[in-house]
Formats: sequence, C-alpha cells, structure tokens
Amino acid sequence: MSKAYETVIGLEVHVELQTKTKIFCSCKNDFGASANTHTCPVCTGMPGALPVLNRQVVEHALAIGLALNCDITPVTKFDRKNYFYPDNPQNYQISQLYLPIARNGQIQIQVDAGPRIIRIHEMHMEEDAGKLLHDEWDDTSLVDYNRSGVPLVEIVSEPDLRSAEEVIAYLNELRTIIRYLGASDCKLQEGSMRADVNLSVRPVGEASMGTRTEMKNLNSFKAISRAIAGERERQIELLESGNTVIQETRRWDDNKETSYSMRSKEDAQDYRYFPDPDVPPVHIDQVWVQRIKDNQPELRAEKLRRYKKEFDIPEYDARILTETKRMADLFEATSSLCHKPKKVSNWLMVETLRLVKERGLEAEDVNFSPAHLAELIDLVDQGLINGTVAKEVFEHIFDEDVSPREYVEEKGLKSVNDTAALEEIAKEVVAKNPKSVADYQGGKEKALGFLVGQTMKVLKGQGNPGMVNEILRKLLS
Ligand SMILES: Nc1ncnc2c1ncn2[C@@H]1O[C@H](COP(=O)(O)OP(=O)(O)OP(=O)(O)O)[C@@H](O)[C@H]1O
Ligand SMILES: [Mg+2]
Ligand SMILES: [Mg+2]
Repeated sequence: MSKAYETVIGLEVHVELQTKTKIFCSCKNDFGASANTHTCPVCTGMPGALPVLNRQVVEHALAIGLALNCDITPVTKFDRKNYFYPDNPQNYQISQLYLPIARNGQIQIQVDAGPRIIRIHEMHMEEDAGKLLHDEWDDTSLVDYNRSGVPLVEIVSEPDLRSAEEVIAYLNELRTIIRYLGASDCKLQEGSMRADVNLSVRPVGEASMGTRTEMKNLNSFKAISRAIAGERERQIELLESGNTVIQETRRWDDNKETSYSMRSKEDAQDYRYFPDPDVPPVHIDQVWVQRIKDNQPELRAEKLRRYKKEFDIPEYDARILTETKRMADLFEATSSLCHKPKKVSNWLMVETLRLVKERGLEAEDVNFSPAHLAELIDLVDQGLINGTVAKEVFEHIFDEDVSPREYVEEKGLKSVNDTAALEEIAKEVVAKNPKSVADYQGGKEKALGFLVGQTMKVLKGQGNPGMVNEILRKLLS
C-alpha cells in the first residue's frame, strides 16, 4: 500500500512586456516580424555595444510589482547571468539576482475549496534570449535574434501551490492582473507568458520538502495539467522503488505526454552572477511609486469588492465579469445606461461569451456599444421583441454593432402585440388541434405549451409569448 503524497509546486512565470522598443536598445519590440530584422549591435551582443535601460520597462515592472502587493526595492540593480548558448550572443543574460525590483508579494486565488493566498518570492526584470529553430530534416539550427533583448519580468512564487487546479487559477489571476495593467497580452501559445513548473512530492504530514524538478515547454493550460500529473507520478514511483529524485530541468513533450531530462539543474553559483557594470542602479523614490499607483486602473480585487456593494448580482457573475477589463467595462457602462445589472450580466456571461468562443475570439476583442446592448434589453422589457428574436438581434450587435431598434424596424422583427390579431391566429390553431385542446381541458397543462408553440410558429416567432399564453388560456377556459 503506497503512502499518500502531497504535491508541492512553485512557479517561475516569464512575461514579455509590451513596449515600443527592447529593454536595452532602440530596436522594435514586435512579435512576428521576419527573422533578424529587429536587431542591432546591442541585442546581438557585439563587443563594445552599451545597453541603455528602457524606462517603460521599469514602469511596467513597478505597476505589476505593486499590483502583486510586493515591496518595491528602492535601489534595484542588474546582474549578469553567464551561460553559453547560441540564442544568447553576449554569453550572458542581463537579469537581476541580488536586488530585484519587487519582493514579498502575494495574490489571492479562488479554487473549488475556497480562496487561497499564494506568496510571491520576488519579481525581476531581464532580457529575453533569441529563438532557435531546429530543422531536423535539413539537420540545421537557425537563430532569430528579434526576440533577443525583448523585455521580460520573471515572477517567482513561493512553493505554495498544491495542485494543477491551483496552478491554473494562479496563472489566470496573474494574467488578469497584467492584462488590466496593459503590460502584456500574456498569451501562453505565443510565448508572451511562459510558466516553468517546479514540483516535488512529500508524504502527507511531512514538514520538509522533497527534491524538486523544473519543467519547461508548457504551452497551454492542458499541457500544464498533464505535465503536473505525469511528473507527480514519476517522482512517486521513484521514491516508492527506493530511488531518489534528481534536481534537474526537464522538457515536457505534450505530444508524447512525457518529459525528459534536459540538464541537471545549475545552482546560482554555476552562472557566476555578478553586477553588470554597464547598467547603472535604478533609484526608485516614493514620488515615482506614488505616480504609478495613481495611474493604476481599478484592478479586479477592488472591482469585486465594489460590485458586491453597488450591483445586485451574484458573486459568481462578478467573478466572471471581472476576469477581463473589457467585460467589466462593458458591464459597468451598460448597467449605468439601463440600470438592470442582472440582465446585463446575463447577456455578457451567456450570449457574449458564447459568441466569443464560437468566433474564436478573446474577450478583449469584443467591441460593441454598451448603448446598443442597453437598447436591446429595453426592447425585450417593453415586449417589443421576444427572447428568440433578441438573441438573433444580439448576434448582429456583437458582429456589426447594429442599432437594435433600427435593425428590428428594418427587418420587421417586432412582436405582434395586437390582441385582436393574436386572437385570430390562436383561434385557427385551436380549431386545427382538437386533440391538444381536449388534452388541456382534461387537465394536461403541457398541452397548452404545444398550442402556444404552434401559434408562435404561425407568427414566425414574433408573437409576444406572454400574450399568446394568456389568450389561449382564455379561449380554452
Ligand atoms: N522543494 C520544492 N518543491 C517545489 N518547488 C520548489 C521547491 N523549492 C523551491 N521551489 C520553487 O522553485 C522555484 C525556484 O525558482 P528560482 O527562480 O528561484 O530558481 P531557479 O529555478 O533555480 O533559477 P532560474 O531562474 O535560473 O531557473 C520557486 O518558484 C520556488 O518556489
Ligand atoms: Mg528556474
Ligand atoms: Mg528563475
């Protein structure tokens, strides 16, 4: 019988920052340009080239550090991390080891079991490396230095995570925060957010931690979940068979659903870190910190607290609506126009997110006018269109931002609210369906639903279902 094991996970998350230019030179920071077109002597490591720190990088890092509730380091410095690899032409990476810009933070995540606090050990700034493309067919490797010198922050958590569910909730929360700040688009697939999973296992109840491995090449939440399950199992098997876990870096192969060893893990001393003599220390005073704080948008945690007080919507809705700033902005703007927050929330959570998924978009891409959604909600409430028609009209609001009032007018979609006209049609339906009439009169309430359906069919869906229902009841009583 094997002992129960607990999984212990700490994450290193690299995030590419959205800036006009790279971290230490004036080359463009652009994704997807043709290879080696955004390069210069600095980001290709030519001897004698001198790096100049991009102020925007520090400002983004400050904003993120503050949003993660970190202490800001008043004098922050850059260090050289030395290693040889073809994607790194300087043979060192300019990073921060001793005095990273932010330390001792924490964020709250929400999992099925409730809220959890995950501590942030530190966050530092660094430059990205180039990209190697391996062509196995040709037996060649190509290198693209466009990514060399793209600004990154690395956010290092404490080993506080215990499951794949928590890891994904944590990454989602980080992504939400960073996107709210406009500091990065945080796309795992495109590599603008990259998570390395450090994982160890220990018998339940054991206080000390086991030896960890570090896994790389995780490009989706699914890959992360599978890699965690696989690595947990691999380590438990090792321990159960009397072996030990080796501290190493492993590469996850999502197609084969397995990981393999890349290299045994270097310790900091192997990199021979030392202060970079070319980049002066950065002094961050209170005035600067305060200015960044003042410019910070309202973040998700604050929004959640405010929504609870201001809007009569369930906590579940509030969590989904605040996941992206786009949805939250739409919700607030539409609600302030029509004063029906729960209805607005339903349209956003159900139809909007359904269409986002169907069209292969992201919530950030949604771009219709709040006024149009508010107008649609009013049209339904006034009984001018029914629910089915409203959904159809909404698709056109979503895709083309049409004015629902004009669209309904143009396409003749208004509900038939004329009692006499409805009665006329209802009478025909009653005459044609004696069996259902008899069923209803015999006590089968369901039969009325069928008759309402038949009447709506004749009306091509444009009847007012409430009125049709009432008219049929009266006719059959
Ligand atoms: N025993 C352990 N089990 C699981 N995670 C651990 C354990 N010990 C440390 N960790 C986590 O491993 C991560 C270590 O990241 P850190 O950046 O400090 O070092 P590194 O991986 O050695 O350095 P590098 O940046 O060069 O990859 C942290 O997220 C930490 O919480
Ligand atoms: Mg690491
Ligand atoms: Mg690290």
